[in-house]
Amino acid sequence: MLTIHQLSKLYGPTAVFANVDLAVRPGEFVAIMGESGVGKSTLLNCMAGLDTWDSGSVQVDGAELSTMKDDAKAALRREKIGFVFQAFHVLPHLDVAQNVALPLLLLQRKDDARVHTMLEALGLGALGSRLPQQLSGGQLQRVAIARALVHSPRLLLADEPTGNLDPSTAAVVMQALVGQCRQHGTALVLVTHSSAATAQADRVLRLTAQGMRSDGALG
Ligand SMILES: Nc1ncnc2c1ncn2[C@@H]1O[C@H](COP(=O)(O)OP(=O)(O)OP(=O)(O)O)[C@@H](O)[C@H]1O
Repeated sequence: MLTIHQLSKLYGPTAVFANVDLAVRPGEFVAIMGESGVGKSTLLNCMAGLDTWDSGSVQVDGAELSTMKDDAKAALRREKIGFVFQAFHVLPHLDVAQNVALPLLLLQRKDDARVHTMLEALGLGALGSRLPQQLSGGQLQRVAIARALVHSPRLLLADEPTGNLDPSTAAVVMQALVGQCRQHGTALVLVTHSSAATAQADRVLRLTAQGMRSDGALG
């Protein structure tokens, strides 16, 4: 589903990371940990073709990102990738249902029934017409998860999705995130500092300046 080979990224003369190898199978849940500043968010952006790199390759569902033009990468992202960020990034002037519907509209696949199904699946059924400012942090992140998965992407990239949440809300949100990915066969790459968030991962990896290493195989 996602294959990264010998990926290296520099800022000026300084390597952020080097020689990163990673292969994520369809439906697999891989958690990536690592010290602050080691390049986890940068690596996630490379996986989505949102950032550039200096050597190595990134393939998403067989497509090599380094040789693709920007509009082709944007189309691949819209079709095959979902994102969840620490800061939610829910659009403030759209209600909950409209936020969740957005990826389908961008794909010209308007589908109210699908939006309804996702809202119900994430416990947001009664909140569809609320504006984001009327929601709690945990509810906002569940909106972001519903939006990230509404178009059934093959790959979900999540950057510290529980970083702004208290531990019990974080557990509920992680349960929703992992449950939905498992149910839909979506591969999940999760960047996190939280060992609680990695508990259900198939593999936990650690990004270091020298590359990626296993942090203990869990299955
Ligand atoms: N535009 C830039 N120019 C120079 N250095 C940058 C730039 N953007 C990011 N960096 C550096 O790249 C490194 C990787 O940043 P990144 O945010 O990917 O790390 P991270 O592992 O996700 O950190 P954290 O866990 O704190 O979120 C950091 O040391 C950062 O200072």
